[in-house]
This record gives sequence, structure tokens and C-alpha cells, in this order.
Amino acid sequence: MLWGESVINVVFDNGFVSAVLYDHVTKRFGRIVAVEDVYLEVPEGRIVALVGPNGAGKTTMLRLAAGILAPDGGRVLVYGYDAMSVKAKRRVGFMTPMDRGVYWRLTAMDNLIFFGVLYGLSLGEARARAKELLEDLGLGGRANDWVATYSTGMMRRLEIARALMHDPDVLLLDEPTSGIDIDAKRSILNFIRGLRGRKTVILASHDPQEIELADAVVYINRRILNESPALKVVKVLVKGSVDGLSGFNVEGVGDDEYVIVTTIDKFNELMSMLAMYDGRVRVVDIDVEVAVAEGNARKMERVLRRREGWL
Ligand SMILES: Nc1ncnc2c1ncn2[C@@H]1O[C@H](COP(=O)(O)OP(=O)(O)OP(=O)(O)O)[C@@H](O)[C@H]1O
Repeated sequence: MLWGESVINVVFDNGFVSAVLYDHVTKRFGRIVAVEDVYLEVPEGRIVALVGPNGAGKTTMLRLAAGILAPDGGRVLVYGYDAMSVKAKRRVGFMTPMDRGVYWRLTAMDNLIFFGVLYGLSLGEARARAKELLEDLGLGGRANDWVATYSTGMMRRLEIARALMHDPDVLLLDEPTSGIDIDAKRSILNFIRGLRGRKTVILASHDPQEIELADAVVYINRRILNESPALKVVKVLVKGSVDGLSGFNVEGVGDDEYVIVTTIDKFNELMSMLAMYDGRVRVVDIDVEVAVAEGNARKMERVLRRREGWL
């Protein structure tokens, strides 16, 4: 069946339109099942974080919504249009750090104008849009420098600007602040925060500060294991048998038993461990708490809480 012309807008009870709908989507790469029977509605104007261990299918989810990959089962709709269709693609911007999507021997401004014109903007429109985005992303002063002279953090901001040149409704961000310095990170996080309500953002992330931006956190490990509204504490509530947690600092008793993880590496370790328990351990809740520690450093606390009766 061809979905290109079919329009299905999912409107929630609360009036929200589903900007992106993963309707029982499966994606395989040969024998690898990257995404399996995923059903997810992303309401318009919300920021949703996809969280999960390496290889969990997060990037695949983004590429499906970008119309770069076709699902093997189910369908992906963007505002009711098949994600592979031109109508859908015009409404989506995709930023992935691995994507060398800008020309190093052009200035940032010329890059953005080039991509804007490709999307059908007039030269004047593209120039104005590029100027606005570069200013908003703190690159105004370097707009006419060659991209080859950009730092990683500047490059990342430019890639976000590129993804937004055609003013898409949906922005897909793959680990937008990984591997960049604190100032660039802060600038990108503030920019994403400013998109709330104006764009629908799906971000794949391992980073608590990115996750904290989200209105909803979706834990995925090939299948969606849990969806939870964003809260102040990352708590990964699990159901199942968790033997290997001896490497973690388990605190509390009974219903209040939990593990505090204070570094992102430890958090990832925990995620990987849970991935190995796939099928035997079900994650039933995730939540992030970001506490401001003394001095300027921000201290992250991720909590894995184990509840008696859920194990
Ligand atoms: N083009 C491809 N060809 C073959 N296998 C692929 C391809 N893309 C992804 N995979 C596989 O699909 C699975 C999901 O990969 P994906 O990149 O979506 O995970 P991820 O959650 O984004 O991981 P990470 O956190 O490491 O970025 C992995 O097993 C990966 O090896």
C-alpha cells in the first residue's frame, strides 16, 4: 500500500497533534533487528528524548523519521505523511554529528545559503534565514569564516542551523552536544530549550543535561521499554531480576532501594547492563535529576530504584 498521499493526523484527547507517529515500526539490517514493533506518538511542539544503551536503535529511529530509512514493518508518519515522502521531508530537519553535511571550504554563511536555496528559498530569503540562525546560535561573528577554521562545537551549531534552514516543524537531533566543550554545550542546550513549543524535537541522547530538556523520556532498547514524562530525577525503575547490580552503590531498603550513579560513564554502564538483561528486566520508569553542586560544576544524579515486588 502506498502511504504517500494518505493523511492521518493523530489528535490526542488533549488536543495535541501527533507530529511524528511510529506505527508499529520494525527495522532490520540483515539479521539485526534494530527497531522492533515500536509504537510512539510524538506530540507537536514537544521535546522527546530517546534514551538507551549503544546500539539500542535510537539513531535508527531518527533516520526513520527523517525518511532516510524505510521501515520493514509498520509505518512512520510525519504530520500524517509517509516519512519517505517529499511532503514529510520538507517538515523535518535532521542533525547528526557523524554527518559531514557542510562544506569545509565555504564560509558558514555560504553553506547555509547553499542549503537554503536547495530547499527552494530565494537567495534573499536564504541569506536572511542564515543570518538569523547564525546569530541565534552564537556564530554571528564567525559567519564569514571558512568552516575549516571552525571548532567542533561551532561545527555542531552550524549543523543545527543547516537542519533548520528550511524552517522544518520537526527537528531530529542525534546526541547534539556530545564531545564538545561546556560553552558550546550550554549554547546548544539553550537554543534547544528555546525551541520548546515552536518545534517538535526528537533527540537521541546519553547525556543527562540533554535528557533534562525533554518533556518526555522514552527508553528504547530495540523495543520501547518505557515512556515517562520528564521529571526532576532520573530514576530507572525496573522489573525483573537484576543480579549484576553488585558493582553499583545500592542504597535504601525495601521499596526505597536504589542505586545512585554520579558520572555519565556509570550511567552508561548501568544502561548497558540493563540491555544485557533484555527480556528479563523491564524498565518501567526513567527520570532525571540535575542537582547544582557547590561551585559552578553541575552534579548529575542518576538513580536506579529497585522496588520490592518489581524484582
Ligand atoms: N546501516 C546499518 N547497517 C547495519 N546495521 C546497522 C546499520 N545501522 C544500524 N545498525 C545496527 O542497528 C542497531 C541499532 O543501531 P543504532 O545506531 O540505531 O543504535 P543507537 O541506539 O543509535 O546506538 P548509539 O547509542 O551507539 O549511537 C545496532 O545493532 C547497529 O549495529
